[in-house]
Amino acid sequence: MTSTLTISHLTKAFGGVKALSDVSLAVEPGERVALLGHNGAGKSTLMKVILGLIAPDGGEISVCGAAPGKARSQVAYLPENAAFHSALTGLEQITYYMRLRGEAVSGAMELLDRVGLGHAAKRRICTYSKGMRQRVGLAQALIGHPRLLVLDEPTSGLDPVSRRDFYELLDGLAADGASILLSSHALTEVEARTDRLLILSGGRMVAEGSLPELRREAALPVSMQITALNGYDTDIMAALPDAIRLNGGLHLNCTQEDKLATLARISAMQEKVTDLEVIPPSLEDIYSHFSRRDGQ
Ligand SMILES: Nc1ncnc2c1ncn2[C@@H]1O[C@H](COP(=O)(O)OP(=O)(O)OP(=O)(O)O)[C@@H](O)[C@H]1O
Repeated sequence: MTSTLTISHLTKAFGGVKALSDVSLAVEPGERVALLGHNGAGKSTLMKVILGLIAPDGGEISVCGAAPGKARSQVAYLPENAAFHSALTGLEQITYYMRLRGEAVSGAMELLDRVGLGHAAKRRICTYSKGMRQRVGLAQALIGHPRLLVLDEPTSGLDPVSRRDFYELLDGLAADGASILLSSHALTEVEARTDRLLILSGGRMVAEGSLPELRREAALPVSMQITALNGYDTDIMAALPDAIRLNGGLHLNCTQEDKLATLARISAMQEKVTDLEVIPPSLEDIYSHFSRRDGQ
């Protein structure tokens, strides 16, 4: 299978600021990839290089088998704050974009229906809510069946139902073979709705993989919350010297390697325990682990 997007050893600096350092990645057809990173990590710079809007200082990049900017008809972009002509209606705006892309404008209404804007197609964009304007942006991005969609924080400002609808639309596009690269700060959402996470920190790609893969690689401690049967908490603390009293129960952090042995010790005391909760590291913990590794 030929990758839709291949980047190797990409670098880009603005004056003394290294916005991208030695970044390599590939996105396959049908893959939904999330690009995560703190403010200033280099996400927008990476997107601009992919789109051919700025030239890299070094490294190789292939977008739909061509140099960035050469395959524009196959690449769609949704900027974080897409701006539209507020005097135009949704239908007029999309018709305009379709003309610019050389597409038959007869499909404009169908496109607006697809993003849930059919009912408001003939209203001026200045009367649209933020979520509706975001949908105009998405409709614009869908013109011409792109092979690669580059979406900069596409769901910021959307309500939960609009977010769900938005990701369902992306799922359909990916099922048809489109590749999706989207940046986001909404960790829980991208965990559930994308295939792979890429974490940029200080311009470097510090982690890449599915959440279970990143969880394994980070090897962060697991928390256990033990509720002792009345009066038995001192016995349990004697058997588990690392346990501390917290929130009316007993709390214990243990390494991934010690997890099973610790559970075995707790279950050996089951007549003294009323409840046990095992809490894996959260997505935020994993993200912070990788994105701060470079001293950020
Ligand atoms: N045109 C520019 N001139 C100078 N510095 C720039 C320019 N564009 C980006 N930078 C710097 O490059 C670094 C990466 O910026 P970038 O916008 O790519 O980050 P980001 O991850 O998209 O951040 P955010 O989440 O805030 O959008 C930052 O330090 C930024 O200040």
